[in-house]
Amino acid sequence: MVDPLVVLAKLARASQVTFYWENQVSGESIVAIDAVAKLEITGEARFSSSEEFIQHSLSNLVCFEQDKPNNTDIKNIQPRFFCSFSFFDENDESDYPFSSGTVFLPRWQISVKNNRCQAMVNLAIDANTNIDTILHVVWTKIEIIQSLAYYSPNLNNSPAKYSQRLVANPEKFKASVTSALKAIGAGDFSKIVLASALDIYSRTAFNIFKSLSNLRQQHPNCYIFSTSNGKGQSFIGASPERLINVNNHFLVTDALAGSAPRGKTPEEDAANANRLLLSEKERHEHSLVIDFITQQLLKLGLRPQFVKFQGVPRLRQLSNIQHLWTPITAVVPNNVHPLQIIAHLHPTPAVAGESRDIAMQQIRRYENFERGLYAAPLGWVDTNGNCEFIVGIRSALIDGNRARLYAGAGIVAGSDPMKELAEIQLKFQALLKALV
Ligand SMILES: C=C(O[C@H]1C=CC=C(C(=O)O)[C@@H]1O)C(=O)O
Repeated sequence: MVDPLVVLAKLARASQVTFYWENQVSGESIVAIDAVAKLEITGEARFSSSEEFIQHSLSNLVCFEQDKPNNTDIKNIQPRFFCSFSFFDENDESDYPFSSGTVFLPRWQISVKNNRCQAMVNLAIDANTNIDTILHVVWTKIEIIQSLAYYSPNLNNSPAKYSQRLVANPEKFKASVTSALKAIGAGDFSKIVLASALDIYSRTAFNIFKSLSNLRQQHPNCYIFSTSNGKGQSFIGASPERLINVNNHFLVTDALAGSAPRGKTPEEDAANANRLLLSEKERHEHSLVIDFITQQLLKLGLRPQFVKFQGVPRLRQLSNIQHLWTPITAVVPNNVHPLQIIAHLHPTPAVAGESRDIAMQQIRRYENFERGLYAAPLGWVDTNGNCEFIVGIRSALIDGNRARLYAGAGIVAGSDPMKELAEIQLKFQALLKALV
């Protein structure tokens, strides 16, 4: 079976935009290489303009299928539009390497689901196109892709030599938390998510393929992702947070906030989980996210539903950290596009705060780096309006031998600056382990 990650490693060139996506729980992985249609946009209208771009592209798209399976249970995967957005409508840093909105229809889309691999090629055809030449190029490439089923990459597992520098030193981060707590006490806002950044300089260039392969092994229940801009920079990570998944009009979104470390022994782990589930402070932080998501979905005319077990949220247990988690579901009517839902949901209080506008202003004031794609929507939409978007947390921006890692923590009344700093360091360490 061809592994889309191997396809990414072997076939993508630095000058091409790419997207890699893996939902390990559903057993789906997909790689998109190069664009036949692309929109790069900035500003408040980025979600609605992206939707228009997709609708317009769809009106020009003609789909042909080869080898339709006899088994009608197996549905062919549709062409997808791959999207990344930044946290803020506009990036403050003029040299930040990604636009605040990017959508592309890939030239190549290779996916694996239910032990079945599909290759899809999108081609721009006009009156001057020589079909024979194009077909020859396509078939040659498909033969190369098929041959990759037998390719097992030789990974150098010796750890890279590196140095690191915190963009905000720990004392500054704790001072920001203390100051935010004062503002919360004064009633200016009730929650803010403050993030920090860690710069890593490696002696050799980071190997995206090796990092994704590590992330996939170390975080089996997270979404593994990577997108590159075709100019040499990539944004990669392993996110536990689904922003939305729409499958056949059925929407699922995650309220994910409130954290505790995993224990070193089963007893310690269970004690940490119990403390998390019963903590009033963590439950408050979590319920702000549920309330916000519910209100935003109601504004769109949807009827959100969620279930708590015996009145408490569920636990989302990752390899190094555990979170309070409440999946919220709704039915999506025909007239609501996934990007409209995203425009309403992003950013939730899991990554911004409450109230949203004030928290966002304060984030700009407290943080001394550009969030860019960190904590922002990243995912795909298909031609039928199915989609899957995650929130780009537990992530890093890679540029040659430099990596900037991002991690944030929710601050509410009762937060302890030391514990918030420890949470951020825990998140950095998990990511660092996969990169070097
Ligand atoms: C903002 C981040 O995590 C959010 C998601 C889950 C739990 C969180 C928390 O408990 O603070 C954060 O709200 C991050 O990891 O950078």
